[in-house]
Amino acid sequence: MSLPIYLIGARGCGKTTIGQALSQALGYAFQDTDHHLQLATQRSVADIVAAEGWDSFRARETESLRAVTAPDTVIATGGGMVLAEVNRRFMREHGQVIWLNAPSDVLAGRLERQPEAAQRPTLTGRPIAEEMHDILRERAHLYRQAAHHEVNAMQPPERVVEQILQSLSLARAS
Ligand SMILES: Nc1ncnc2c1ncn2[C@@H]1O[C@H](COP(=O)(O)OP(=O)(O)O)[C@@H](O)[C@H]1O
Ligand SMILES: O=C(O)C1=C[C@@H](OP(=O)(O)O)[C@@H](O)[C@H](O)C1
Ligand SMILES: [Mg+2]
Repeated sequence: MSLPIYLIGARGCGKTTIGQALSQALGYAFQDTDHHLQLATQRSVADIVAAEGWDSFRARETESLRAVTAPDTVIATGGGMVLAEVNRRFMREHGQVIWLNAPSDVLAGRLERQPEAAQRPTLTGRPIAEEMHDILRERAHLYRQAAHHEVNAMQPPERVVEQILQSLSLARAS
């Protein structure tokens, strides 16, 4: 049995996409804290935030993090999971934490192409490019603090997976 692997990083860095591919490469289970929350509440992130506000969503995502944590599991977190110190400490203590890092213009480009509004209600009310710039500036030190490893998320998904495996020394001879 192996420790869970947590993927952290800003919206659009690929936590959900890469998490699925990584879990397949390792033969691990896959969990996504937002999907878990969505299933448990039968509501989207946007619905929860509209009805209860961001503070309530943040409390719920902390519960979701704990609920999905299990051995041999890749866990895609929501972009704001690192905001709470208790979540940063929990992830570092319970598993291996990987930061998928990419510049804000790359992230904004991906989100403009595929906004998924129900999953990503606006955080600031500002246009996406400005919002991503501000969010990364505010959160970069938290991602860095929480992570055991940082991986360049601008590469094609299969390269990102490879690099994660290398940084965890889990790469297999092929
Ligand atoms: N390495 C990558 N290269 C190009 N596009 C990517 C990459 N990773 C994710 N994407 C795209 O970016 C968007 C956001 O990906 P997603 O996995 O939902 O990110 P997150 O869960 O971090 O918000 C999706 O449209 C996805 O197809
Ligand atoms: O950055 C954030 O604060 C958020 C990111 C989203 O997850 P993704 O990073 O998977 O898009 C989702 O948890 C919610 O909209 C809040
Ligand atoms: Mg996601």
